[in-house]
Parts: sequence; C-alpha cells; structure tokens
Amino acid sequence: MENILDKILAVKKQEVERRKELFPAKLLEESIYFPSPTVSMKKYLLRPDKSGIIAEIKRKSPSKGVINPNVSVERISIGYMQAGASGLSILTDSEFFGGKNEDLTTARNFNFCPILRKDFIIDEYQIIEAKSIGADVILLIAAALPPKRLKGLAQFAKSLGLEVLMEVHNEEELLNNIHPELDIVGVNNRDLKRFVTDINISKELVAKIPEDYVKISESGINDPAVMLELKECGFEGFLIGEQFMKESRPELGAKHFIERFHFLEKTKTQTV
Ligand SMILES: O=C(O)c1ccccc1NCC(=O)[C@H](O)[C@H](O)COP(=O)(O)O
Repeated sequence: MENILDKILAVKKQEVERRKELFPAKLLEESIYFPSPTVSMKKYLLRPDKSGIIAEIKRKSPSKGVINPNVSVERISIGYMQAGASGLSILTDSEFFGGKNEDLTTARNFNFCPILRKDFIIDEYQIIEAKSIGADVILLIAAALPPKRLKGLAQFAKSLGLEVLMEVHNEEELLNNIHPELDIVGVNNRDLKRFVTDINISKELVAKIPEDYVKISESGINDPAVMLELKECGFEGFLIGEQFMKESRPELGAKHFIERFHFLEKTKTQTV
C-alpha cells in the first residue's frame, strides 16, 4: 500500500516537471539570489551564543493537519532569530505543508542567518531553485532517494555553494549514505511512512554518526528538558516545528522554550 512519503514523492515528481516547463532552469540560474552570500548552518549550529535550534515555519502537515494557516513569515522568522534560534527551516511544499517558495524569499529578505529549504528534493532543478530563492542548505532524505542518487544530488548542491543536511531514520539509511559531500546529519524521530514519533531513535543513532558531521535531532521535540537530554547525548542541533507553530505567536513560543532550555542547562551545570 502507498504510504504518505510515496504519495508526497509522486506529487513532487509531477510538480517538478510542471515547474521546469514554467520556469526553465536557465531562467532560474540567471536570477540566483545575489544580495546574500551563503550563510553556513553548520557554523551557526556550533556558535555558543545560539541555542542550536533550527526553528521551522510550517502551516500544516500530513500528520497534524492544519497547524497555523495565517502566519506572517516576516514576523515569525525575525522573532525566531531574536529568540536565539541558530537558523530557520522553511517548508516550501505547498500541497502537503501549505508553504511556498516566496516564504523562503521573505525570510531571506528579513534575516541574515542560515535558511534550510525544507522540501522533498528529488531533482537537480529543485536545488537550482533553492539557490535562486535564497536558501543556504538543502535537505536530502535517505528514505526518499537511492544512495547513489542522494550522493549525486549532494555533489550538485555543493557545486552551487549550498550546504547539505542528510536525514535518516535508521542505521541502515545512515550507513548507506555517509560521504564527504554532507555537512549535517539529521536523525528524524518521525517515521515518515507511519507517522510514529520516537525520540529514542535519535538517542540510539547519535553515537553511530561519524564525528566529521554536525548532528541534529529532528521532529517531536516538545519540551526543553528533552532538548537538553538530546544535547547531552551529543546532538548539536534541534529541528523544531510544531511545538512553536501551534502557538498563536510562534516566535513567543520559541522565546519561552529557549529561555526555559537555558535555565535548565544552567541549573544542571551548577548542580553537577
Ligand atoms: O510532519 C509531518 O507530518 C511529515 C510527514 C511526512 C513527511 C515529513 C513530515 N514532516 C517534516 C518534518 O520532518 C518536520 O516538519 C520537522 O522535522 C519538524 O518536526 P516537528 O517539530 O515535529 O514539527
């Protein structure tokens, strides 16, 4: 039976073909976003003055349905960064997540920070598009791509100066996809085929990720105490969406979350 990831990928394939006709790659290459150079997510995640959080803007999701449909990308993206996020993740998929490319360009125009284009990348065209709308990092999902294809897309992204976040959900995906073209390895706690979210997936896989990569844990992080546990296990970054987006003011949700995280971290250091 077709799972949600298969369904998203089938729709994405058609969408990419349509977009290639409407906006040929040659045209996009001419409009590659110029004013801002690539900002390194890897470096921002390791900065001690930041929280390590990649704060996400998503209006809806297949697992949760509508989360927060009427958001101001300008206000939230600025607020996330002022709250201490290390970077932004902008969902650009429209059919399943209610996003659009313009959301990323808006975030780019108002922030000097690393921005992840969160989408389902299956084609070089989408990488050129990511660069043209102002992204710094692209996501490659191991569950969505054969290892050889993933490597080829990673190499292509690097040739455009983009960083690559490679996402896995189990050890097999990790071992099949480790190569030098990656910058960040993400463990998605959410099984994209079944919607089950389990933080233990991150805890089990972290030690198996080679030291050369910045390690992030993704999805289902809904408590600053959980984020602290993940940090203590060895994660340097934390991709958080729904926990903030479910608030009427997501940027304030992020601010309170980050304040609480710093308080817990400080208390723990003082008592050890
Ligand atoms: O979120 C979903 O339902 C989903 C379904 C199928 C593929 C991807 C999906 N989500 C993308 C993500 O990985 C999350 O948006 C991201 O990691 C943040 O997760 P959360 O903090 O749980 O919103």
